[in-house]
Amino acid sequence: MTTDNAAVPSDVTSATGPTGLIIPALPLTPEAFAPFGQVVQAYADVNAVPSPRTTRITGANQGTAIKFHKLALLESSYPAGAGATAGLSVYRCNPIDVLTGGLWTVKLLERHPYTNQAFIPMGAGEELPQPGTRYLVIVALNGEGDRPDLATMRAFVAHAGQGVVYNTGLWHHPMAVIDKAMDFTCVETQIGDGSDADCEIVNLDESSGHYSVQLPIAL
Ligand SMILES: NC(=O)N[C@@H](O)C(=O)O
Repeated sequence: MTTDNAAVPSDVTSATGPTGLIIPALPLTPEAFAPFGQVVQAYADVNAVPSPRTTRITGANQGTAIKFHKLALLESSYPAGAGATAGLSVYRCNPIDVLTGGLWTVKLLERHPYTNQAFIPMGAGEELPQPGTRYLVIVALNGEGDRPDLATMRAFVAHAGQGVVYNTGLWHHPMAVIDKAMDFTCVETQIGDGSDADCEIVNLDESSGHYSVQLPIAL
């Protein structure tokens, strides 16, 4: 799945602060996230499903459920013989050190060249009785020199009813959970040998100041 950088709206306001460019963390919506991936969630009003309405919505489970079909498809393009397998993992993500309304510095981005990657919040349970309810989604498209195009960096605040799917090869920051720990199920294809084929990380150059994400005052 490829994305045209031009598809990323350039009208997002940003400011230059002491740490470099400041990017506002905006509410995660399928439309805003479309250049980067998909949002996995249900909708209280089935007519609220994002437009253009391409999601198939049906009753399920003998009428006791509503199914929002295939909000994202699983992708894998590992070379034959790479030994990659698709699976589900769980990440217990500790919160980042930031206050609501505060600035959080983006120092690295990663990508997965051969797979898209889903993170689905798992909610409360005996293992995590009071999980967090918000997490940051920080993304950027690929640019010159096969490195992140930082002009396309965007930040979103997702709530615990939203999962996120990063497009194959999309630059993104590792899960950044706000306030309290959260468990996520991660769906991806991996070899699992720690190679760049699975996950490539770039440390962002701080010569012109790190990019910072501005969290909203109210979450
Ligand atoms: N995305 C994220 O949080 N981490 C994974 O991609 C990983 O490879 O650890």
